[in-house]
Amino acid sequence: MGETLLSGLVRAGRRVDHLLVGEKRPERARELEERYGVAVVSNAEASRRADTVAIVVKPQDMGDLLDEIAGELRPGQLVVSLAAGITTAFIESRVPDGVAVVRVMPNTPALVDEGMAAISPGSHCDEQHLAEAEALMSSVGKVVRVPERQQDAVTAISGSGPAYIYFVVESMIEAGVHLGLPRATATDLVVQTVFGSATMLRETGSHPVVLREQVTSPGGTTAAALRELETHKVRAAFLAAMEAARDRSRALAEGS
Ligand SMILES: NC(=O)C1=CN([C@@H]2O[C@H](COP(=O)(O)OP(=O)(O)OC[C@H]3O[C@@H](n4cnc5c(N)ncnc54)[C@H](O)[C@@H]3O)[C@@H](O)[C@H]2O)C=CC1
Ligand SMILES: O=C(O)[C@@H]1CCC=N1
Repeated sequence: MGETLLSGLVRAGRRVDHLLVGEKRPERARELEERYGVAVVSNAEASRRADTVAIVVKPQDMGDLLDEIAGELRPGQLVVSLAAGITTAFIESRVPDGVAVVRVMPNTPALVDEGMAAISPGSHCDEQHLAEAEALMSSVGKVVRVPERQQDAVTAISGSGPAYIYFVVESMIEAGVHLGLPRATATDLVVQTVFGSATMLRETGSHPVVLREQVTSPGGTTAAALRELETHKVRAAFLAAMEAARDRSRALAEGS
């Protein structure tokens, strides 16, 4: 996710000499330096020199990282966390008083500038800090502001969301193969169908139920398929899956 954000910032025209990267694995650091021409420095140096510090490590690594950089941070500086589950209160309790913290939940389509990010301010954030975090994430897609109490649900819906869509795509391709289509043909059909359907949702602004009804002829093929999806409780499965993701996001905050 860190590289996705870095590549988006570069594509959006941010000067590479205005960016600093901290990465603990040397081979990965070299790869990022070669690919983007960006300077990879210690976490301490990056935190000392930057106005905005974006943290993109696993939630379980967050405590150690904050212990490492806390001494370098100063009041007024902005820390933007992209880690699932980690609250602004957790970060604020480990950095000097007055450091502004913004919690972000991004997603991987940011890699093609079609990301969806939700941002929430911590307790020392002013409008300028929030606008800076918004500008950072707008370089790779759409941004909404949400109250922090909604972030675990956001994580379950749009943070993890791309994986559910890929799972559906994978299942439809497999079904196409079972029905006798060549895999390449099935893949083309499914990918374009998902792309076209998403574009219709965005461009018409119509409710998905309305768009679904337009496809569903009385006594036709779609109705036959949808009845099977209901029989197999696919809607209930989606609800249970996203509740599990929301609960996992909450648990990450407790360090598990
Ligand atoms: N992958 C996804 O779809 C999304 C991930 N996120 C969040 O982004 C964060 C990162 O996730 P991924 O990119 O999937 O993980 P990742 O494991 O691919 O990347 C983390 C990177 O941080 C480096 N790292 C770890 N500890 C470090 C330290 N102390 N100093 C410097 N570098 C360090 C690792 O070497 C690695 O390159 C997580 O908190 C996750 O919750 C949020 C939304 C979506
Ligand atoms: O699976 C995860 O924990 C991360 C957060 C959202 C998407 N990937």
